Amino acid sequence: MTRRRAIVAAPIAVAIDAPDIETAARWAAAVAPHVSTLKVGLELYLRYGPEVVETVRGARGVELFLDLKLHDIPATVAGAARAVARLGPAFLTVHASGGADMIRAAVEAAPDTRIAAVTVLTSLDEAALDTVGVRGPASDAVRRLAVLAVGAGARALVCSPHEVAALRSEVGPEVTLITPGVRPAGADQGDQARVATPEAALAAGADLLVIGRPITRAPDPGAAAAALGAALRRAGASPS
Ligand SMILES: O=C(O)c1cc(=O)[nH]c(=O)n1[C@@H]1O[C@H](COP(=O)(O)O)[C@@H](O)[C@H]1O
Repeated sequence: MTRRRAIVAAPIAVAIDAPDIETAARWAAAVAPHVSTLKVGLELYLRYGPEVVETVRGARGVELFLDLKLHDIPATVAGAARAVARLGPAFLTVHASGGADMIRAAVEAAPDTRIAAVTVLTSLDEAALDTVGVRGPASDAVRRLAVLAVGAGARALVCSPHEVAALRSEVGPEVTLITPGVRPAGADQGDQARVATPEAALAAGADLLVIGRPITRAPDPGAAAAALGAALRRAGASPS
């Protein structure tokens, strides 16, 4: 990491959820000078595979977050995690609800990658959770899944900004807490249900904020990423 990046990179993972690889490359190049991390998810990876990882990584100096949300039997998840570990992602997501054996399988198959366990999707509110048989506050389910995941070796957790503070006291300082569901004041919430502003997520103790459309769908994604990074610095983010 160069000295300049050490000063300017904000703790933001930009979700590069682009429809095609050319758009992904453009967004990645525009935002990379301002953020610590770029996230490649299902939309791009299922279409292009490892090629898109290399394209996004062409924006040098950023960490790669591979968001494949693996969820299958332990042997299958181990094989999948091993298959993508050679791409060297800093983070790889699995669904915590796959259970402890599945999470442990991913951790053992990709020892140099932080396995990030997704607790309860930020698009789900309590009414939606109820329809899939999860009763009670979302925060209870998040806490239960977080404890399970960390016990199985996950070194990162994905939750909404609403649950960060409670999880921090539950799992301690070593686990990376990652929050999607981040919306600058006045931004369109879209399909996200459990949301907060970047400043609030940071103040609650998040380590890394996942932000997609508020940056990528802005008229100038580079300027939007720079503005959010500056806002976080004013709010007290330590440079990454
Ligand atoms: O694992 C994730 O990154 C994730 C987990 C979650 O609970 N909610 C969630 O929105 N995400 C991802 O975070 C990104 C959010 O994008 P925006 O809603 O556009 O900011 C998307 O790429 C989602 O796939």
